[in-house]
Amino acid sequence: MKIKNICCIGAGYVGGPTMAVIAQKCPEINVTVVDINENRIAAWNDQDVENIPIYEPGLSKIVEEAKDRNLFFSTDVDAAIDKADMIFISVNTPTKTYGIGKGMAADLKYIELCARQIARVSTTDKIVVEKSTLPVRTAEALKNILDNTGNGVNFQILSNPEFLAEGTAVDDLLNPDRVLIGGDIDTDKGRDAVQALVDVYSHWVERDNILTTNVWSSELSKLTANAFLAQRVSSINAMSELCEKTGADVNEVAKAVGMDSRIGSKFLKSSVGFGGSCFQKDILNLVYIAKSFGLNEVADYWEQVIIMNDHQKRRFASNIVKTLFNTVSGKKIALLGWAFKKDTNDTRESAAIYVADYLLNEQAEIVVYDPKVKKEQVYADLDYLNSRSEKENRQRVSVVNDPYTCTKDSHAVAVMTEWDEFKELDWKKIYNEMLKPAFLFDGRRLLERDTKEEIGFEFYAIGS
Ligand SMILES: NC(=O)C1=CN([C@@H]2O[C@H](COP(=O)(O)OP(=O)(O)OC[C@H]3O[C@@H](n4cnc5c(N)ncnc54)[C@H](O)[C@@H]3O)[C@@H](O)[C@H]2O)C=CC1
Ligand SMILES: O=C(O)[C@H]1O[C@H](OP(=O)(O)OP(=O)(O)OC[C@H]2O[C@@H](n3ccc(=O)[nH]c3=O)[C@H](O)[C@@H]2O)[C@H](O)[C@@H](O)[C@@H]1O
Repeated sequence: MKIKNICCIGAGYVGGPTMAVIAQKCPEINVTVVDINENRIAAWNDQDVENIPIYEPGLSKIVEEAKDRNLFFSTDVDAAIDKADMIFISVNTPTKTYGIGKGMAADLKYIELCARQIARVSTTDKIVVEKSTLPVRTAEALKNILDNTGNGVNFQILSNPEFLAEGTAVDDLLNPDRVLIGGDIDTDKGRDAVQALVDVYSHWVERDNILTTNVWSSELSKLTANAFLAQRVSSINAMSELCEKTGADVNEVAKAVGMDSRIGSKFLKSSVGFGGSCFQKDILNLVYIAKSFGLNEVADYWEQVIIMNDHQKRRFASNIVKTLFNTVSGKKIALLGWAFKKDTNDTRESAAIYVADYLLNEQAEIVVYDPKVKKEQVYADLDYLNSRSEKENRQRVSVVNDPYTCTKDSHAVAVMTEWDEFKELDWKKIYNEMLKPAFLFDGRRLLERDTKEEIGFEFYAIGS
């Protein structure tokens, strides 16, 4: 079957970029991205394409090309569902904050609401695609809801997890290592549905890079990929602590082990800890699933990746306190970067939030500069932790628009995000305007030690 109309529920970091690329590459398919968040949809529809709600290099150009041609953003979810032959569900699946599985399991309430809405509205057959990251066997629950509350139409369910990373979303979508499609390959209708989605991606992805599997393998592969990736970061971060004690340098160790082709060089960059909306959530979900099958050793193995990551964030913050003569009370600490990685305005689970919180608990004054993160977001992130009153967060944390205002008169500067522009700053000027001794903590291994020490900084970098 040929797909003519696609609907995507969820206009977030995945739904927005993914659908923009599908629309750009498949001009004959109408793509409508819907969301209940009116502000988000309004921002996608802003006349000035630079105001789209997600910052991703290259994205605004693609949106500009496809928008109002065959790419549409709307809050009319029912209408888009009704019209579509294929519906992607790309809503958030955060960690549960209540009830059974609190703090571990994925909260599937948004997914279930989508399924019920699709069932209620649909009057023609639909292919429903799980784009969100979901626990293995979620498709079974979706099918159950769709078949039992629907209008007798046929629903085929596919799993098509997304592997894009923020900051490189457009490139990842245009040149994916692989596209994974799980479907009911034992039935004709299931195979047809898989083929329909293969045909969409075949517009720009080599057929050999489009992998088809059964639904459960596809669902579990996504959790596995994120767990493996995060595990590499925790592994190198574990070594970074040992490097600091032994005189080894974690960059040299990473290079040496990464040149072994069985290990590979990517994703071995030591840091203040991984952030982002997914690694922690997906691993906790994996741990929960393993525990629910009684696989305690499997659960403990993966949980250690999170324990190590929490340790790394805490260790970085406590090292700042220790180095500043065991107290940061009343001292001004400048944080360069708040996003969880460079080239994104996303701050979810960013290490900077936890480091700031730790330092605030030690009564530090925090000043933040990030080229893409808005002031309100910084406060919202801190407020969410509930460590102190909202008023106090605003009294003790300031967010500024300029790196030199951020670092001026500070006791210490900490690089939290690896934004390229931080490498190019006038570090001599920063040094001159700081209190002495001028402490510089590099949580990203972004800066060169020699030049900074020459200027006069007391320089500390993760893993050396
Ligand atoms: N952020 C990322 O880089 C990646 C995320 N994922 C997965 O993709 C899924 C979505 O993630 P993000 O796009 O980051 O989330 P997001 O929070 O940016 O976007 C989700 C959107 O869904 C909307 N939504 C929720 N319920 C809705 C409903 N019933 N009807 C209409 N809209 C609804 C929300 O308003 C929100 O705008 C998650 O499962 C995540 O694990 C997968 C790969 C990469
Ligand atoms: O499911 C998801 O949400 C996505 O999660 C990650 O993508 P993302 O979180 O956007 O970004 P990453 O590049 O993976 O970085 C995650 C965190 O790890 C950190 N990191 C990454 C790599 C590294 O070597 N060292 C390191 O500290 C980053 O700074 C960042 O805080 C995966 O890379 C994507 O494949 C996946 O689709």
